[in-house]
Amino acid sequence: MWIGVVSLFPEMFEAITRHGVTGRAVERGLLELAFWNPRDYATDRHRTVDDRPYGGGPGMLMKVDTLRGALAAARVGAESAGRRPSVIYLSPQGRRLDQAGARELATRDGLIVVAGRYEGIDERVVEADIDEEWSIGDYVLSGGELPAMVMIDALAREVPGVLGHSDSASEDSFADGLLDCPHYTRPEVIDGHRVPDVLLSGNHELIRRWRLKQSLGRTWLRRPDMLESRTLDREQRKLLDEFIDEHVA
Ligand SMILES: NC(=O)c1ccc(N[C@@H]2CC[C@@H](O)C2)nc1
Repeated sequence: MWIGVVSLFPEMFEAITRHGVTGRAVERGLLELAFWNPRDYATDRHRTVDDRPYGGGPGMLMKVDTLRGALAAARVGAESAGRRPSVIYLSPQGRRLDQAGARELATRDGLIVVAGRYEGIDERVVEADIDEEWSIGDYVLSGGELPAMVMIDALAREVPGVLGHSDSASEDSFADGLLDCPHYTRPEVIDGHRVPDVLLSGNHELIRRWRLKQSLGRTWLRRPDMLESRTLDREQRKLLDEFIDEHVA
């Protein structure tokens, strides 16, 4: 997956290019990140990248010519990489990112992700150059870099081959659309609290059913809204009913 990033702080992205699952994906060429910094397209002595808002008011906006210079260069980069990318801008005004959205983004023919700073970017640039606005949640951040990294991490995990077997435990089929089940590792007892016996039984079918039941039950308790938008198969319905009976008992 090829991703071009337009950002004033490209070095921030080392958080995902140099570490963990995403770092390994970059090393293995499953994820390719390229950066364009608007400051490199400044023509004035002070290399200005911000500009004052029409209508006054506090704060600045991204300077249009430097932002568009970087964006144009990123488009050339995408073309050189043989991609026809969607251009994405991160803002609280965007479509809310969820697992389905991450899965959808991972199927695109590359992305160009624009991370804004200051109070944002000129609306005419949004209309002319941005294909989709996305949000990682209903809160305001100082820049689009962290949301961009959250989005890239989430979609990278949906790229085939990125999650090895050791990473993919939580990606089992029933994890889609449900909250994750509880997890346990050594020691067997912590402060008198034991690991559930089923997990020590070695009976993989019982373990699968226990985990599915826990995922269904947790989703029912903590995020009932997630259950409203899905139909349960016979086994899932039975397990959830068992969980509810045990919970209210
Ligand atoms: N919730 C989010 O995804 C989000 C995205 C961006 C953001 N802040 C940037 C800084 C200036 C403008 O580009 C927007 N805050 C929150």
